Amino acid sequence: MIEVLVSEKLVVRVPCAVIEHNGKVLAGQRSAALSFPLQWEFPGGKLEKGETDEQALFREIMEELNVSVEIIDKLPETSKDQGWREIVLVPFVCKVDTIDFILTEHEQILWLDPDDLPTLDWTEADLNVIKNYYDYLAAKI
Ligand SMILES: Nc1nc2c([nH]c(=O)n2[C@H]2C[C@H](O)[C@@H](COP(=O)(O)OP(=O)(O)OP(=O)(O)O)O2)c(=O)[nH]1
Repeated sequence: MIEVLVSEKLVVRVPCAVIEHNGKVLAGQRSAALSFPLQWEFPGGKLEKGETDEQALFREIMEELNVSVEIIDKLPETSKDQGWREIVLVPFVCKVDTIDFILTEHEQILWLDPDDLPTLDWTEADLNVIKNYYDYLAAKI
């Protein structure tokens, strides 16, 4: 008899925020001490047990930037296969009442014109998020 070992892949759901303010978009640089060191991302993080995507988003943004975000729209989910796990990014277009952030995790943040987003070194999964964000902006015109 031939045994086939089918290993289940860990699927990590990561809600993240494409934060818009005055026509610019927020990019966050990951800490040198974390995975994907010094690469750029949209703030957010992994879902905790029992949380919805939205609850995790609000918690993570409060933890990382010390602000509340308001969700405007949802972008398509994108995934990145890392072999041992799959990261599923769940991006939300968001706005904030204040940009007086307190950074607790990021090396730095930048506000960029949407057109300038590709100038940064994003994590691979984010390249699709940016593409989908462009489609979203184009559909709004
Ligand atoms: N928040 C966020 N995470 C992203 C993006 N793109 C991307 O690949 N990721 C990855 C990095 C992390 O592996 C995971 C988010 O988990 P996390 O924010 O809790 O970060 P972490 O360094 O503690 O996670 P880990 O890789 O050590 O498991 O998703 C993005 O745009 N935003």
